[in-house]
Amino acid sequence: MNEQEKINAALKAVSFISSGQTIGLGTGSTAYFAIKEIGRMVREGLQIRAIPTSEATRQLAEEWKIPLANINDIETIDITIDGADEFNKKLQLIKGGGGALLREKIVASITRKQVIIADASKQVEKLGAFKVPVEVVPFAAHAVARKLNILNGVATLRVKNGSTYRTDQGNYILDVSFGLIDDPASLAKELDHITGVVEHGLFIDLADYIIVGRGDQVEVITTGDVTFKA
Ligand SMILES: O=C(CO)[C@H](O)[C@H](O)COP(=O)(O)O
Repeated sequence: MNEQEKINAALKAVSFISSGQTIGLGTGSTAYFAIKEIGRMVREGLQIRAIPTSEATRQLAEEWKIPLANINDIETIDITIDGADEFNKKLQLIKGGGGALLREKIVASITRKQVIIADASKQVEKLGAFKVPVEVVPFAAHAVARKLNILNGVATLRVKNGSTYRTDQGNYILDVSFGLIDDPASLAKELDHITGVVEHGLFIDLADYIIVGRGDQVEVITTGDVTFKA
């Protein structure tokens, strides 16, 4: 994990932003650097409105005096800049290490240009060394864990500071080891169909760009046919 790589990726991503846009603000230590830079640009006159993907990011954006909008008042987001816990060459991601996967996926789903920023350590050949975060309704936690077991997933209830971790929506997170995942898209579909799962951290067909800090370089990975989503 390299802080300078995160900063370089964040600064490159922020260069995509221009006045008049609606911007999704990601969550985590890499997104932090983008938010800080956006705050600086706002102070210098950039006119945007932003949608935070977590309460932590909302707080940060408020500290930097970045104007915020209510997601229920907008149709689409122009650009979202967010981090990832793992990504592969197909731009498939595991997210949710910071617990914000639900809002992050909602924001990504209405974003025209989803830009993921990461240091080089996040790139993997196959996803799955990082456990897949699965947000569950507390009532369903045990039932979902059993269903995940049938899919060869070993679920651990996330605990923070000695207590069961609660997301911004008051849900629990199961961190699930599936081993290395051969087909993330199929697994994502299976997870989509488990009753009691609110959302999961496999992000498939959502990222348009991944900007990777590699040493003092930045590399931009795309699917090759990046178009603006409607
Ligand atoms: O998905 C996330 C939060 O839910 C983050 O984007 C992910 O955990 C990466 O965080 P960091 O940039 O701190 O490594």
